[in-house]
Amino acid sequence: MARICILGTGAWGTALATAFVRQGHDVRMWGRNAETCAEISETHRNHAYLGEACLPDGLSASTDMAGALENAQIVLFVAPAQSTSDVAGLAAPQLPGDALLIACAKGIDRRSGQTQSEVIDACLPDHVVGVLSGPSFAADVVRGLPTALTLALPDQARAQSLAQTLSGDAIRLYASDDIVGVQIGGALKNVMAIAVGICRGGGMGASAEAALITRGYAELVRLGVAMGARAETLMGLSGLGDLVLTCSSELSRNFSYGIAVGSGHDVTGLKLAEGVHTVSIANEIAARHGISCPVMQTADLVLSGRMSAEEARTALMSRPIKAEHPEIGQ
Ligand SMILES: NC(=O)C1=CN([C@@H]2O[C@H](COP(=O)(O)OP(=O)(O)OC[C@H]3O[C@@H](n4cnc5c(N)ncnc54)[C@H](O)[C@@H]3O)[C@@H](O)[C@H]2O)C=CC1
Ligand SMILES: O=C(CO)COP(=O)(O)O
Repeated sequence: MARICILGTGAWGTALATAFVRQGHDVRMWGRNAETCAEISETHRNHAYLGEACLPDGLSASTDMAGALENAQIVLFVAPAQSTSDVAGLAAPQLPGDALLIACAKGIDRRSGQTQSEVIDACLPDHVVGVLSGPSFAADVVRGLPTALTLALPDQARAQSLAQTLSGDAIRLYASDDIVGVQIGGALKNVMAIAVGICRGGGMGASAEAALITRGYAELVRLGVAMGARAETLMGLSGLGDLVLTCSSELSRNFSYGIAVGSGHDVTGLKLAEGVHTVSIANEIAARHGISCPVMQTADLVLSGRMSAEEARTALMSRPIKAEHPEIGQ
């Protein structure tokens, strides 16, 4: 049994906490919203984020950071990607010295251009920082449906051992030591899902969506490798796996956001779509590395109001004819 603290009481934090409690771990949650914490602890629901899903009786949440972190061996950071540095700052004074920290948010910090593990490492340099990412909807995990994710730590043997400890019926973990690769896949697939959603919203058809997913995946790999990821990691659960899930199900908030944009609907009040916050900084990083990323650039132009969805669809499907794999064909 592990003592786990989950920072964040939204859909994913609550789903992970639920899975770990069901597996017999000692789980405490911290959240900034007292009402949500009381609802989780007293009525075993988190209605705003997980609807009518029943949470385990043994699950409790609190706004008391020190209490939530007391004696924690593993601390999961599950607030939205752009708030991870704030949460790490709040946790810093209360964190047990030997706690292992795991980044679970999917996004690049837009102020610093850092990955989630780099953000946490910058605030809390004395701790080992890992990453948990892969194709997994909170709604599936909380229902006990099976999912498979990748757990990356700097040390492969330690990742293997922790993956064994934390795996259960709803969450099956595969171990990796590619910290960069596992998080780049998770961050960039959100941007691709918005682009594919824009295509779906305009009714371009399944064939065009498959083309866009494939070309988007090529971008994800090019940029990921330039940032230090291993290509084989991006072929795995946290790259290709999560891209497939997120670009194919309307349960995805990023995909749904893209559909709304692509069909001309108002996006005000839609749920968290991390790709919206990552797209510009991802393009900046790509430009710094001299990497061509037309799908991500087009998504950025649409989301920042510089191009219409209709123009974007035309632009994406009228790219110059060239070799599919330029590194092989030219
Ligand atoms: N929902 C899902 O199926 C999955 C989500 N993720 C990732 O997990 C991360 C969190 O997503 P969700 O829980 O789904 O989002 P959510 O929108 O359901 O919940 C976000 C939670 O963070 C809290 N929050 C927002 N700003 C905060 C701040 N500055 N300080 C502290 N707490 C803050 C909110 O009050 C809320 O409780 C995202 O990066 C997402 O990509 C990863 C895998 C699956
Ligand atoms: O990351 C996810 C699935 O792996 C959740 O996707 P959305 O954030 O698009 O809902």
